[in-house]
Formats: sequence, structure tokens, C-alpha cells
Amino acid sequence: MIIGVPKEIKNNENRVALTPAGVVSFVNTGHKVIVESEAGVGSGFTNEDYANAGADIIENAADVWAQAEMIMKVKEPLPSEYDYFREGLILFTYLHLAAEPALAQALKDKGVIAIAYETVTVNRTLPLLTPMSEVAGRMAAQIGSQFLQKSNGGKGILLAGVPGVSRGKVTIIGGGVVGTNAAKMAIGLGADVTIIDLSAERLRQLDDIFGNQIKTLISNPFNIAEAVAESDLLIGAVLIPGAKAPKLVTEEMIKAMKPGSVVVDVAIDQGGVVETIDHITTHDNPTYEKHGVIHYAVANMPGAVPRTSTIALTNVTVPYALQIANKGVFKAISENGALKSGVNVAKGEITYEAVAKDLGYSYTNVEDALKKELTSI
Ligand SMILES: NC(=O)C1=CN([C@@H]2O[C@H](COP(=O)(O)OP(=O)(O)OC[C@H]3O[C@@H](n4cnc5c(N)ncnc54)[C@H](O)[C@@H]3O)[C@@H](O)[C@H]2O)C=CC1
Ligand SMILES: CC(=O)C(=O)O
Ligand SMILES: [Mg+2]
Repeated sequence: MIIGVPKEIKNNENRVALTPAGVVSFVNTGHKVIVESEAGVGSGFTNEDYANAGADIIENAADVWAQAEMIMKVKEPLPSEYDYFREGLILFTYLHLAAEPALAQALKDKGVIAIAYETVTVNRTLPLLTPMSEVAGRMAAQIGSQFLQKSNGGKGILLAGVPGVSRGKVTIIGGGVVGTNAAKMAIGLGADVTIIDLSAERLRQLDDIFGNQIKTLISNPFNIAEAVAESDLLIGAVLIPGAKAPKLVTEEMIKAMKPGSVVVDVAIDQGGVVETIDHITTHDNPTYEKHGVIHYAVANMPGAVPRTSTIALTNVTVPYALQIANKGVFKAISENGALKSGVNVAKGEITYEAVAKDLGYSYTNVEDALKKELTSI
């Protein structure tokens, strides 16, 4: 199979979908890898590194997309890339379609087989989302603490406090991978940490992990309102896989926060949990202020630490991509339930139920959408 790796074009997105080590894995199993020139530089990998690993370097993105049978990316394609879509092209990347209706339509119209990293599921866990959630969760506490500084527009609070002065309060809504990693860092910074989750079972696990270093609260509007009003830093970390995030934090709750408080809504890639977040921000211009509260809503947070993130991401994506290349996409999907759950669009149908529901499309399961291909394996 010919695997194509274009350079990422999203604002400050310096990750790349394959490292030179990943190239070697494909080349050793008889595949061809084409990499757009300079695609890896932001992550510290030169054209020479890729060429030495056995990849062909291609000067422009259009040729990479045209020649590849499978495109591996990091972020969702942007509108300028939709023209490269074509029938039968395999696209393996983060998609976050519930927040990207125009992209969903383009993938449908062009007959792309689109496999989303974020919905590949193994025993109710999301192995291709996890490493980036670890990165973004850890960053959320770090970034929030920076924006609490007066010079950055915040209320001028040191999360650790000092002897004789209270610690800063951090509330994390959603105690999954992002939430747990944000908590680790916030605890390390010395903050007073509360985690809110819908699952009592999850709260029990968090209590076992962190003991009395955290407080836990069950998720309901009353608890959220009370915790948010007292918070210096609020971190949004909820996920319902594939679906648009629920708006758990209302405008009234944000108004009740003290001026100079900070919200980091990591769940923004699925639309965000905070009602006053009405647009995605970028690493170039990461925050805006509303009701005196600083809002941070960058949808590709790990892009700011690309060396760590590229290696962490490709550690988990390459084994799946190799199955697609070795077996062909249809056999790989039919034999691997995790990959099957990653298929969001195929043959012009939306094949992930939560995405179809949120975007108002009818849902077709993967077996039906690919009936002909799967029965003729
Ligand atoms: N902005 C960025 O750069 C990045 C964003 N993300 C996003 O962060 C979000 C969280 O991801 P993960 O932590 O990996 O998901 P996860 O599935 O590990 O955790 C989600 C948690 O939310 C909880 N939850 C669901 N409904 C809830 C409710 N109503 N109230 C409170 N909690 C609720 C679940 O019980 C679960 O514990 C996702 O949208 C993910 O795509 C992840 C990486 C980077
Ligand atoms: C998960 C995701 O959206 C990211 O890593 O950018
Ligand atoms: Mg994102």
C-alpha cells in the first residue's frame, strides 16, 4: 500500500502522523511511504531522517494526497484539503466530526473511507485518543496556572498559595484521561482540586488513586454551579464518544465566577462543555475574555508540544495503520472490532451513530455500508 503523510496545516500544529521509526515499520513490511517535504520539522524530524528511513519525500501536498492509498494525518482536514478527497481514499486521523459538519458532508460526498482515531474503541477505552488526552490534561493545569497570573490577564493567584495564604481552587469536570492527568498536575502544583464526574464508579476509582488530595462530586447542575462559582481555574474534560459535548457550564455559572478566573475547555474539540465558549481559539491567540473570565479553547493543545505528542501518538496509531496496510482496509475492519468502531464515514454513509445523530444524518452501520466489500473478502 502507498501511505501518504502530508504536513499539518492547522494553526501551530507541529505534530506529524508518522515518525521515521514508523516509516521503517511500513517499509520493512513491503509498503511505500511518501512524506511531504518538511512535514516532520516541527517535531524535530528532517527530510533526511525520513529519506534514511526509506520514505520518498514529495514536494507538495497535492501530490501526496493524489498518490497515496491511505493518508495518515494528525488533525482533521481543513477546507483547503477537501478538494483532495476522492472515492475510496482511506483517511486515518482525528476527525471530531460532531464539531465539523462541513467536513462530514465533504467526506460523504466524495466517498472517502474515514477512520477517526478518537472513536477506535477497545473495551470502552479509546486507545488512539488516550495519549493526546494525557498530554492535553497535563497541559491544562499548566496553562491555566499561567493565565491566572496578573500579567496574563488573570486574577493574580498562585495555585499553591504560600504558608498563611489559601491555595487556588481547581475544578475539573470529567474524570477520565484528561481529567486524571489535569488532576495529577494540579495536585503537583499544590492546588485545592475537585473532580466532578457522572459516574460514581469512576469517582470511586479516582478516590482510590488520589485519596484526600482531591474532592470528588457527582455531576449535576447544583454541584457544578457551586464548584464553578468558587473556582479559580475550571477545566472542561467531559466526553461522550463521537457526540457533541453537553453544555454543563451555563452562562449564569460563568458570570458567578470571580473576575480574572480562568476556564480551559479541553473538550472544545467536541464542541466544549462551557456555554460561553462559542468559538475555537488557536495557539496564536488562545484566549478571550467574557464576563471577566478568561476562556481558553484551543482544539489542538498537544500541537504545542509536538515532539512529545508526535511520538506518543504514533506509538499507538502505527500498529493499527500497519494492519490496514497489510490486510487491506476491508479485511482489517472486518477482523478488528476496534478499527471497525473507528469508521465514521464510508461509501457516502455516516457509520458512527453519535455523529449521525448530532449532525442530523441517518445512521448506517459499517457492515451495511460496506456489505459488498466485506462479503467479498
Ligand atoms: N483540546 C485538545 O487539544 C484535546 C481535547 N481532547 C478532548 O478532551 C475530551 C476528554 O477526553 P478524555 O478524557 O480522553 O475522555 P474520557 O472518556 O477518558 O473521559 C471523559 C469523562 O467524562 C465523564 N462524563 C461524561 N458525561 C459527563 C457529565 N455529564 N458530567 C461529568 N462527567 C461526565 C465520563 O464519565 C468520563 O469519565 C474529549 O473531547 C477529547 O477529544 C483530548 C485531547 C486533546
Ligand atoms: C485529540 C485531539 O484533538 C488532538 O490531539 O488534537
Ligand atoms: Mg483536538
